[in-house]
Amino acid sequence: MKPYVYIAHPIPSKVEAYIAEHCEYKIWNEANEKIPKGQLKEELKSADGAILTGYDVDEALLADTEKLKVVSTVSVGYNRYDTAALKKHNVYGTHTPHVLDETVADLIFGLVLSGGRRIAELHEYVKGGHWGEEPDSAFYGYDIHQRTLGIIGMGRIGEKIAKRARFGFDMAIRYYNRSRKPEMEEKYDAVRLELDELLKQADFVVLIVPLTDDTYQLIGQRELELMKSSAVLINGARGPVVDEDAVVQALKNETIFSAALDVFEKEPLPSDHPLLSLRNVTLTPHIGSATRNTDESMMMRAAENMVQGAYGKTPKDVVKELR
Ligand SMILES: NC(=O)C1=CN([C@@H]2O[C@H](COP(=O)(O)OP(=O)(O)OC[C@H]3O[C@@H](n4cnc5c(N)ncnc54)[C@H](OP(=O)(O)O)[C@@H]3O)[C@@H](O)[C@H]2O)C=CC1
Ligand SMILES: O=CC(=O)O
Repeated sequence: MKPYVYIAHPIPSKVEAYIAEHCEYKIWNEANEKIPKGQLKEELKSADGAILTGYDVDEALLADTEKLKVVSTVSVGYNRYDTAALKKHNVYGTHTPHVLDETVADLIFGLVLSGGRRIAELHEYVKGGHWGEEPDSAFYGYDIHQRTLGIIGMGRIGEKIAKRARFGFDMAIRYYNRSRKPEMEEKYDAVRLELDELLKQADFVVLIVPLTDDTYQLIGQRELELMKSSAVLINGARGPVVDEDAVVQALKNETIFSAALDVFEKEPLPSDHPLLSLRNVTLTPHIGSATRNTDESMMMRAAENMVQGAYGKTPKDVVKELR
């Protein structure tokens, strides 16, 4: 008999065909509405596996899921997993590393460019019909090439950002990471620094660490004040890795030159959020990995992990706390 799995959001037809080959299944097909948590809990009671992107997978959800062996998220970040609860219920938690690295690095580099050269701000200016109202010098930003990039989180994606910066833009690479990465030092001339020193030296500071207890509000008012007044802060990690109020204040006071943010404390960003009224910020809707090319690869990887787990095998991408 095939195992039964539940998928809590729409998936591409190719991925559905793969799941259908191996499992009995049900899909929540509402793209603009999430399944209510109570209903999701009910659905999981009979499931052997599930794909649950964007849900808190915690004790409340996992209680009474006797059959459940695996949950997959279509993301590499898994800060919404309560790994202790997963362990307690003997459920594998999986994610989608590797397949999105280059795609996320592309977007982050777009944010670097926009933050330095004010692309988003100037786009608004031109579209608003204001071109010509001020001298060109009012729009000058900062060069990207041959300047210093500080990467906080030199992991899979951090490396791809370093590659673009070093070989595409001839930048000097500084990094702050829990462990030393001799390979990155060798390949990209990267220099490991303590956080405060990196913040003082970098022209562009990119955050691409996981959200954990240790990285929660890693960048707050004190850290922003260490940065150069010409520096750009790019957050591609998770919103709570920065103190958002402190970032708003630093942008208002021009403590830093600009910020470019893909992730936020509350997503979608509330319509009255102060970031929305600031000039010197580029905002994207948590879309680092989401392209027409990569979305399907991530979905397929999540489905493969789920199918492996539902059949009682160890899935390929179990998160490291549960290996
Ligand atoms: N905006 C978006 O759409 C996307 C955002 N992301 C975010 O990016 C994150 C990173 O992804 P990925 O590169 O694949 O992850 P990796 O695990 O490969 O890299 C994370 C790096 O962060 C380091 N790190 C972890 N904790 C700390 C800490 N407390 N202090 C210093 N360094 C630390 C790790 O160090 P060590 O090697 O020593 O463990 C590791 O090198 C994801 O968790 C996710 O939150 C990812 C994809 C898309
Ligand atoms: O934010 C996206 C991810 O893959 O993590």
